[in-house]
Amino acid sequence: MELLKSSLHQIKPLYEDKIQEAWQRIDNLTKPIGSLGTIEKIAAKISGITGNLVNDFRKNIVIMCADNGVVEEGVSACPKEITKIVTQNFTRGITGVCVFADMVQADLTVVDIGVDAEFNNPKIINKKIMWGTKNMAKEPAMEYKEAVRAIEVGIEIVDELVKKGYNLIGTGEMGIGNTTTSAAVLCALSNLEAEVVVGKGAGLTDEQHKHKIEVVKKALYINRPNTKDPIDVLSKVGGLDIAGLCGCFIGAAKNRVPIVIDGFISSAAALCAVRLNPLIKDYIFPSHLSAEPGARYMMKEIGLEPMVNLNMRLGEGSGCPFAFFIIEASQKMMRDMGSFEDANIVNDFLIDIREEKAI
Ligand SMILES: O=C(O)c1ccc[n+]([C@@H]2O[C@H](COP(=O)([O-])O)[C@@H](O)[C@H]2O)c1
Ligand SMILES: Cc1cc2nc[nH]c2cc1C
Repeated sequence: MELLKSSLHQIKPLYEDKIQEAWQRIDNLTKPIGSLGTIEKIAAKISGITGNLVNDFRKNIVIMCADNGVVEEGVSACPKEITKIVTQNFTRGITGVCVFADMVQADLTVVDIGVDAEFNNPKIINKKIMWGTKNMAKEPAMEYKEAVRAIEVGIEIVDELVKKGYNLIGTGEMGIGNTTTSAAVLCALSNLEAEVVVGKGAGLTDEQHKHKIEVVKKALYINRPNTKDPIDVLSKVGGLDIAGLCGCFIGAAKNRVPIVIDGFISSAAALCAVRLNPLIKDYIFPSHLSAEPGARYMMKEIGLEPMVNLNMRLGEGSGCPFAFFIIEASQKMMRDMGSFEDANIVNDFLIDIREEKAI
């Protein structure tokens, strides 16, 4: 609990003066004011996080892998063994996140935080807390102290990555059943009904989808999570993967490092982190809008907008490389675009436009 407490206390607001300085530079670049839209906002936010107007990023996607006891209720189209198989495949370079991460030179950190299988693979970091959670439709998924430990694993992983020189983090996960736990976490932390936020995950029939809604309702009913305490929510109706990623968001904010959300599950983790300390929101960049129906509500609860909508719903962190590309574009803009002082051809015209706008 000490690491979690001290980390939450160490988180500071963004550097407002650096944000102002960034906007001065952005508005002085050779373009109409605001014309690079979200790229400009990203650049300013990054400056507020790191304190630098221009940043070189070393990128890493943390993939938290864990099993979920609730799968025995028939809430997923996939057998739970897929968790183990895909976790192994992350180390073979063949999954979705592997190939996209390769495009932008991002490294992967694969963490076994609770898979119900043993790995003999040096590329999988063993931080196993339990061999999968318990079935939340019957009892709490885990104990409070196990949720705290899982969060601390995430903090430790990011602390280590920052020590190694990584300064842009992505979040991914693998865990059959984790769209059920994520939906339950969202319901508990909002006023939303299960009907609105439960989706078909990796793929369900309409009939199975209805059953999944009932399972989420039952889990919330029997566990009665304390909606004011995200750790209680995580322990009762969450998962080890979500808790571990929640720790990654805390760790990133503590270390003043930007961190990217992938899909529905990693946004559930981000929501828990933001509820633990609202300052964390300013360190987070959502990548895409997951096709899972609850994703848009998750974004609303966090209070952020995703950069793109690609109708993706793979998880794994597969959306993070696209956000990395856009974030790096914002740094390219800050580094390489000319300022009005440099651009003498259109100078007078653009300055006129800027002055008109100012009036
Ligand atoms: O992140 C998302 O938006 C997302 C949406 C649907 C499914 N997934 C992935 O699919 C798995 C969970 O699906 P399910 O149906 O078993 O809950 C898990 O391994 C996730 O990585 C991920
Ligand atoms: C193949 C497969 C890959 C995945 N990656 C994340 N969730 C997944 C679910 C399946 C079924």
